[in-house]
Amino acid sequence: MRNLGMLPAKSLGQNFLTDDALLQSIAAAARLQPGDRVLEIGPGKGSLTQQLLQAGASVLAVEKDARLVKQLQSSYGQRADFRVIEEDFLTLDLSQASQLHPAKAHGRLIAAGNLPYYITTETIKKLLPWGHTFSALHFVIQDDAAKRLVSPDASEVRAINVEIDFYSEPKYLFKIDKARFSPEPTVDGALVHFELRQPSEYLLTEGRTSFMKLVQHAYLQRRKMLRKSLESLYSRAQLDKAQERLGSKCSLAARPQELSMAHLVHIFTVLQEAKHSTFMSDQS
Ligand SMILES: C[S@@+](CC[C@H](N)C(=O)[O-])C[C@H]1O[C@@H](n2cnc3c(N)ncnc32)[C@H](O)[C@@H]1O
Repeated sequence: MRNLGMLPAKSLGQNFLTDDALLQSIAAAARLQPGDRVLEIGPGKGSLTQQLLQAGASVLAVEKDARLVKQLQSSYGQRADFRVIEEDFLTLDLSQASQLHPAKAHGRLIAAGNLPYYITTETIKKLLPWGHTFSALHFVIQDDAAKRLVSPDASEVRAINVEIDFYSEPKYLFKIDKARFSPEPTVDGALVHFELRQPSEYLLTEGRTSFMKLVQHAYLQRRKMLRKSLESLYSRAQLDKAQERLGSKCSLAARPQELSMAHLVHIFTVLQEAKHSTFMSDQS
């Protein structure tokens, strides 16, 4: 940006990567095949974009900073395999991602980018349920966030970790020293990869929004018994009914971190049945 007489915008998380060898390894780790499509979030000056294009992918880039959009247009705007739109990724309608993409080919669609740190969690949460459209997420994020999201210590597990494991197989690929960014941020970065599950692989075919709500409630009060945390979502009668049906392994007396994903899903299913049957008996 300095070469254009512009200062990086701190508020937009503008810490750029300039080392071609590093950018090449980031692109290579995505294992792109010619014909694959990338939705790049926060392309900045286009340094990662260049490597993605070189790997044979076509790129739809979403950039919030109008100054950078202009720069990207003049660098890559002539290419048939590149398109940039000026937009906040958080408000982008993902159902349009395929239509807006310069390539209508049928390769994999991957979301990638050196993410501005302030939208990391929201970006990942937004994309996780899109396994029907996206194959994988491939992001540079802050190193501490990468560890918390991909391999948290038992005491650090939060609702977002359950959501990540439900929708994807996460991997921490490698650390990126903060000195490799310009301007240098206060913390190191890391490359993470989330291979998204196809909807046919989900442990629940319906009710996923309600399941995630249950998980949120359970982890908001992670030291409390599940039964206590779920009192605002289910009536006492529904909780009693569900407890009767659950085996001792899946008791509502457990704390969320004591339960596997399969147990949580089982508890949710039994609770939904209890909700439905108390609703039906109220109607009759
Ligand atoms: C960490 S920089 C990465 C730039 C470039 N990819 C690189 O590696 O050098 C983050 C980029 O995201 C852009 N950005 C910030 N917030 C955004 C948002 N909500 N939606 C889209 N782009 C955003 C910034 O303007 C910046 O270009």
